[in-house]
Amino acid sequence: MDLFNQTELFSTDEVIKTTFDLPGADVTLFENFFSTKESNRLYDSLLKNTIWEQDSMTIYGKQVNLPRLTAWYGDTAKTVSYADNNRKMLPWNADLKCIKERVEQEVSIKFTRCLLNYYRDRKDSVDWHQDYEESQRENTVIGSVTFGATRPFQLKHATRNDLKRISIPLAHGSLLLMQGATQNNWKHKIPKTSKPIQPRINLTFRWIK
Ligand SMILES: O=C(O)CCC(=O)C(=O)O
Ligand SMILES: [Fe+2]
Repeated sequence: MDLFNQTELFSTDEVIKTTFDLPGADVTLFENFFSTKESNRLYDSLLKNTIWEQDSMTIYGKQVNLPRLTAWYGDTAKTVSYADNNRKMLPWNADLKCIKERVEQEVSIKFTRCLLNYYRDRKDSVDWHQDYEESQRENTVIGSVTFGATRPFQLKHATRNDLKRISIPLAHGSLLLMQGATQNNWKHKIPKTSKPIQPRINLTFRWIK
């Protein structure tokens, strides 16, 4: 796919690491964590080989489709409850294993599952939320990898409105690590965009027994 090649003219494949100074959060961005060449290959392969599902949720008594497609992969065939759906996790494939191992070189844990999100167009999004169940949020690690279009990843504090929101552009081949108490204290979202945008795939690697 050539969609994301245009940026190659302007960017190098040098990894750029940025740490964000947010109270009660530990958030680090690695731009170009995967090279443009690797990212193009992985985007194509994940798009084609992932078993994408359309999940739904109940809003005011009505069943509505989530504004994105999703897939769960992991160590075991455990059932995951997500929105109003129960899904059996699928076994890791070669691409996912390779991405997972690369991310694990930056953290002290081995991930046990991964949620993939496919944002097909500008109308696909994910609303404000915190990852993990409330009882599991202490000292968590989320490794978030993006392939495809750049979308802004917005963060706001869960209880303090004196703190500014921030927006981190997550580009093709980037890795965002959220650690420590980030999920306890901060919510995040990917908004819809007003302008047409190319598709985007995001993978969030998680650790749950
Ligand atoms: O697409 C993203 O960057 C974030 C996805 C997300 O927050 C989630 O799946 O929990
Ligand atoms: Fe999330």
